Amino acid sequence: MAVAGTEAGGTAKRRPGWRERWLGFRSGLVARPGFQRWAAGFPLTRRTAQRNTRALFDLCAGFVYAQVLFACVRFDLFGLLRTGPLAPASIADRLALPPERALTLLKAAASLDLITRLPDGRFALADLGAALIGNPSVAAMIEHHAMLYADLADPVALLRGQGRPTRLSTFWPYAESGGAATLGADSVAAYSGLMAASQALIAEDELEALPLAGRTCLMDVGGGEGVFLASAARRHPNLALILADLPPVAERAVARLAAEGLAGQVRCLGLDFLSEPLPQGADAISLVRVLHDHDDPAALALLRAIHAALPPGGLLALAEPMAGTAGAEPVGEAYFGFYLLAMGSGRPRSLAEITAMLAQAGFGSVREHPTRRPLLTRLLTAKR
Ligand SMILES: CC(C)=CCC/C(C)=C/CC/C(C)=C/C=C/C(C)=C/C=C/C=C(C)/C=C/C=C(C)/C=C/C=C(C)/C=C/CC(C)(C)O
Ligand SMILES: C[S@@+](CC[C@H](N)C(=O)[O-])C[C@H]1O[C@@H](n2cnc3c(N)ncnc32)[C@H](O)[C@@H]1O
Repeated sequence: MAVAGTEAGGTAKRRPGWRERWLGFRSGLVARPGFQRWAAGFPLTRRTAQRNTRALFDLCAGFVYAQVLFACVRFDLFGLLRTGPLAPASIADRLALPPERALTLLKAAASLDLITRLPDGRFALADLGAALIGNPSVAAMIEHHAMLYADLADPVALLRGQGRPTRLSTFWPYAESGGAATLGADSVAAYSGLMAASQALIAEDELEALPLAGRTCLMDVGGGEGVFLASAARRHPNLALILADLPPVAERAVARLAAEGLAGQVRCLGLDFLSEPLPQGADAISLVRVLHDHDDPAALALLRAIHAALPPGGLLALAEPMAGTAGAEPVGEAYFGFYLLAMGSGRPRSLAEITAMLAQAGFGSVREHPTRRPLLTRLLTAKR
């Protein structure tokens, strides 16, 4: 996989500065079991030591916590509690589990703030479990993680490029180099359906922040089944809309948009954007969760193709999760970094990296537009 800039290389020898020496001294100290024990008892360091112990423990246990959540989703525990608190015996009955095992799940879920235990012993929804009821697409992602976690069972092998094809590279068949052009309806249905479902978390947030006043035609490149454009059609009834995606995905978009009564409002085009030019005619182009799927050469080629399709002054709107998002660093770097690694193509990029690529492709006036949940997607616009 191509990596831009100097991040992956550069081992020039130089004298360590004070910061490096301090970090070296500090890690040497923290690595000593005797120091750890002392720090856990000394009043001025006790809180930090406890916090670090917990942070490390949570990292060790992350998979277990995720599997507790997975079990809750599979059993539809949150749906069960939707109508009100239930006694453990009643929940065990409805989940067809022995009472003591149901209690293990319920106590684990309560410890993770997904549900809560009332003083009378019944269990009720807590904010996190309740939020999942309103987000069936997150539940779909949680179920989808079974594949990701299977691929991550040996992360060292994954990093070494062994164990291919991975489950995710099979799930996302366009990620295989040269694989996009030959895909049939069967191979796109699963990923396309998952993306359509998860647009519920994204479309309204992005469209609310996207300045489209004065634009006449929006083309969504890699637009999937058209969920984003369906929201755009409702928000901007006078905007002409074009969707471009691989032919079998564009066919699914035609069917979905027709079912939503939007058949006449969106023109759906089947094409391979890596080997065919994009049509002219749109003065705004959106790229939602597409760039990060592609290695640098393909990503740059796509940005150039978009630049060529836009008129002077034309707008590119780029929305995706980004590396280095303040307060959500592990989402970009760890989650999407390893997700895309398992998928076999692309990487999460920082705002600065995307800005540099946009400039390379000929775009200017790059601006970020704050969105409600930048952890999930940030929004940039640029002009030709
Ligand atoms: C009621 C009172 C008085 C007070 C309440 C207090 C309060 C404010 C509580 C908060 C309640 C609230 C509003 C909660 C809202 C929670 C929400 C909206 C949570 C949303 C969570 C979203 C999650 C966990 C999203 C997960 C998304 C994932 C895992 C996405 C994965 C995406 C993938 C794999 C994409 C792949 C595409 C590719 C291939 C990379 O291109
Ligand atoms: C991660 S999905 C995002 C879909 C949609 N924009 C969304 O956010 O839900 C990436 C999309 O790009 C499309 N795609 C990937 N490679 C493509 C190519 N070479 N030509 C056209 N579309 C492509 C996929 O079919 C898929 O619909």
